[in-house]
Amino acid sequence: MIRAHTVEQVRAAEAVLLAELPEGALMQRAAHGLAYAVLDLLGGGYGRRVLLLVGSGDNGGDALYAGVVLARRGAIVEAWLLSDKVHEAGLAALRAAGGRVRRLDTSSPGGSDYSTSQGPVSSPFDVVVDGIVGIGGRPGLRPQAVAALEAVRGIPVVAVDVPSGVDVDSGEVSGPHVTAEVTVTFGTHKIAHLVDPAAEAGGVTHLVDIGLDLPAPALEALQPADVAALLPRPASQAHKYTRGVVGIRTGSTTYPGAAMLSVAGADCGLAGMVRFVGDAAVLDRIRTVRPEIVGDGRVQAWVVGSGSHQTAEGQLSATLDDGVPIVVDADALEFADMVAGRRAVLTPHAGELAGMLGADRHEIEARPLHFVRRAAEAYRTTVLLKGRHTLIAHPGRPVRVTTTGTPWLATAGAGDVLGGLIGALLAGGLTPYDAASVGSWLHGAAATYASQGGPIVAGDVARALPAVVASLPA
Ligand SMILES: NC(=O)C1=CN([C@@H]2O[C@H](COP(=O)(O)OP(=O)(O)OC[C@H]3O[C@@H](n4cnc5c(N)ncnc54)[C@H](OP(=O)(O)O)[C@@H]3O)[C@@H](O)[C@H]2O)[C@@H](O)CC1
Ligand SMILES: [K+]
Repeated sequence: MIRAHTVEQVRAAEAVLLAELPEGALMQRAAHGLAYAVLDLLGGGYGRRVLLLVGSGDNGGDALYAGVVLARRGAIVEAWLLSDKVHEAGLAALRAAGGRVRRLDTSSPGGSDYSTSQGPVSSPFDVVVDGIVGIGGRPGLRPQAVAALEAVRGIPVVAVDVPSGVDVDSGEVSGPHVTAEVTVTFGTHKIAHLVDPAAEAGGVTHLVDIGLDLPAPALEALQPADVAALLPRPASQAHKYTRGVVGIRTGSTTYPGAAMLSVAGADCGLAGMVRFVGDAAVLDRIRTVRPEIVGDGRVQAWVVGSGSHQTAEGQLSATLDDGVPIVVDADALEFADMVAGRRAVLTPHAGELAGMLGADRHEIEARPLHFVRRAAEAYRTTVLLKGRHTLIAHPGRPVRVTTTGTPWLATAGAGDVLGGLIGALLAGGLTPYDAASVGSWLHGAAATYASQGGPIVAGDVARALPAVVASLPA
């Protein structure tokens, strides 16, 4: 499991360790981890040109001490100080190691300092280390930092702890910020490493263990071993009914494809049987390609909504009496009030969640963590907000983030497959929270598996599911 903690949790854990360790030891751990990540990116140190952007706090201190390690490895290190305040011991150590230092004119509003008072930026650097601001920063960047970044635009950036300028605890961005190839973080992931839009700004996250002892996380991301441990697997004496039956009430004569794709997601082999309840002509079409699909009867989970069009409300209310968990998707989300407080998974994209909460789509995209939590509290059930990093919230539990997937997954019908798959996992006995997060993980992994870097359609994702399940650790 990848876990992410809030700044407050990190500060508390750091305080314990700082009291136990000699002064500066924790920063040395961080700086060495950072330096090795930079060496890794550059393929070595000797002769490489490294620029450190150094802010006023310990984030800048990390960058300066990493510069010391890099200079000792033969790198040509230059530090641009963006504030009058600086980590003095780190600065002295960098100077002693042969690093060059430019103290920028911080009284200027920025912009032209680099070609006037400081001289032009003559030689390009191989890498920029962003030590502008870390977990102590406020969102946004000051003009000096903006100007410095502008002067080195195009050079790969390694961010120290977080890409400077993002809101660490929410993953929101509300002004200029760093966009990094790699972010080297310490002790634990922060929320901004997993939640968009900040997560996208940080590139690949590299975690350096500095020995923090941390409480329950605010956020978590399942890894293959977690998915394998949660996956419902058939017992040796299993039969189709003990494995669970999933019922699909999706599609319509207008949208038979939605029904076929929901069924394809459900019919991945993770439930014992799949029922389709809907138009007889649609069922006939499904059976021409999936003869194992049966009609109405008892189920352990329902999937409702995609392509249901005007029938969505009726389809949803028809499932309620069974008292089994329900996946509520697409057209049925408008009637999600009906499942408030019940075992359910609501699966909106940003536009649908905007409709449910009376918010604006762009607001949801800018603050996905905030809104998915709000929806889970409002509906008192599991809410899965689709996105590049899908979020799954359930009251009282850490929000789960899905980091599998590929941009090729943005294709028609992929959501129908996901709904069916989550239904199968619910029928197999998972809680709505686990079914949503395991389903979302498998869906993303199947897309990547099917895509191999190229385009895919929704049916490819469904077809890849058994292979992805088979590839999980036993
Ligand atoms: N604690 C530990 O044990 C360890 C900590 N570690 C490291 O320390 C980092 C946290 O260090 P920190 O607490 O000094 O805060 P940090 O983020 O460097 O700077 C905050 C200062 O910046 C300023 N500022 C604020 N907003 C700004 C903005 N938007 N743009 C520009 N400047 C802004 C503001 O100062 P001001 O200029 O306003 O006086 C504020 O005081 C952490 O991320 C990790 O890298 C590691 O070494 C591991 C051990
Ligand atoms: K930073």
